[in-house]
Amino acid sequence: MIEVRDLRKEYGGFAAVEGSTFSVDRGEVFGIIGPNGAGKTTTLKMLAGLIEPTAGDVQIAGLAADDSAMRRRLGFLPEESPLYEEMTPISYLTFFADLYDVPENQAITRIHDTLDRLDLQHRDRPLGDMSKGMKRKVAIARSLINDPDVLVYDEPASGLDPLTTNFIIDFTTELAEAGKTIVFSAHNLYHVESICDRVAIMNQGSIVARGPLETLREEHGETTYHVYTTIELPGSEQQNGRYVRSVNSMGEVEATREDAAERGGEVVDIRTEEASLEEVFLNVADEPAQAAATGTTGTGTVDPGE
Ligand SMILES: Nc1ncnc2c1ncn2[C@@H]1O[C@H](COP(=O)(O)OP(=O)(O)OP(=O)(O)O)[C@@H](O)[C@H]1O
Repeated sequence: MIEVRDLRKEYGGFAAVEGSTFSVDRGEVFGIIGPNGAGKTTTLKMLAGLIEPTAGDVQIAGLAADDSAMRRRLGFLPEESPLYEEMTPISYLTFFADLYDVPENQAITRIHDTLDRLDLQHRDRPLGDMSKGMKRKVAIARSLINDPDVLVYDEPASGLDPLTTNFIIDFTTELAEAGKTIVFSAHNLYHVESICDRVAIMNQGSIVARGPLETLREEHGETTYHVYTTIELPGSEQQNGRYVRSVNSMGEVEATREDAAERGGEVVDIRTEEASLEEVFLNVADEPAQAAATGTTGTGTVDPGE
């Protein structure tokens, strides 16, 4: 659905984004994560056709991102969405429906239906009097006004209270389940982990790792093995009448089994704990320096075509 090849954006000789290549399948939720200034917003704006790449190519459903036919099939949610404070949600959304040539009767049904799904009350209250969460819901409704196939969301739930945040994350999941293709950026890695099929990790303008979460975990995260024994061992902790030693390799699991046997005990349980996306992210963030030192690209072993 989305094909991004060697995307680059320069500002006065400074590369905000360089060499970005990824693809997103129809109906997929694709997350872009990275520290402040990594190039996430710049990438999303190029996807949405709002800024022109210095080099490279973005195609969405076979159309260029800045093609007006494509814009009609895409909904963009900016990180900050200034709304016209004196307008009400209804007048604001009707205004945008008109810009997208949505027929009037269809527009009003779509607006109320979307606001119902977003659980937004007070539809005739000026936007200036609304809470941050309510304004964000209106901005999301605006991104859906043209019933787009592709949604590009920049930090959809940033700066909101936990309840509204969860609501918006769940709503985004529902949009994906309804068949929308979604690319979004987020700082909250738990959200990314809970709804994304695949992610790209950006750092200093480049994608330093990308792929399904499982693959990233295997390549950049450590599995922890919690080995439960009947007997206390060096480095173990007591837990509910048993002892647990946490290690990071099967070799250490075996060594623990031998240690326990030597002391007249045994291993009674082994539980594995996969690395969280946060651990993967922190490991990857350390890698460009190593990659530069070894001359590798830092993109791991993920196939550029995936
Ligand atoms: N219009 C611009 N002119 C000059 N530099 C820019 C412009 N827009 C972005 N940059 C720079 O490009 C880099 C990437 O910015 P971008 O906003 O894409 O990062 P980001 O990953 O979205 O960061 P954040 O998480 O803080 O939103 C930053 O160094 C930023 O200062």
